Amino acid sequence: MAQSILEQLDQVLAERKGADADSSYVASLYHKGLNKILEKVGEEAIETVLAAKDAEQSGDNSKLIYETADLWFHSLVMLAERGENHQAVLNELARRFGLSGLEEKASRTPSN
Ligand SMILES: N=c1c2ncn([C@@H]3O[C@H](COP(=O)(O)OP(=O)(O)OP(=O)(O)O)[C@@H](O)[C@H]3O)c2ncn1[C@@H]1O[C@H](COP(=O)(O)O)[C@@H](O)[C@H]1O
Repeated sequence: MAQSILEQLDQVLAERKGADADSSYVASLYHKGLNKILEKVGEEAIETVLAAKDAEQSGDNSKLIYETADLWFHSLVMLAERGENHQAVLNELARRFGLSGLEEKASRTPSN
């Protein structure tokens, strides 16, 4: 079966761990370290929020899709830096599937 784009990306992100920072954007992020990656995730999250507000005004979602792709991409780099991948997140979403957010919140102890 053909690999999904997320599977292909995870493979490339893992391969880039040994790559030269001058030859690859992902390798340059790994070389700068986790804090730089987190900075990019934060930046892309803000840009996504701003794009959603613009889309609400203009009715054009194209920038929102573009910025969300940047956010997902940098989140995947963050996961890869920590030795994780998209599958762990899909597993967590699958675990939650069908569990109402309101029920989950009510079931939490106060310390959670
Ligand atoms: N999907 C992406 C992807 N999305 C966004 N970006 C880069 O993420 C950066 C986004 O940063 P900004 O928008 O903030 O722009 P910037 O000002 O250039 O960034 P900074 O200098 O501030 O860090 C840009 O350089 C984009 O090119 C990506 N870079 C790589 N990929 C994928 O990762 C693979 C490996 O990339 P390399 O490691 O560069 O070969 C590629 O083949 C793609 O599949």
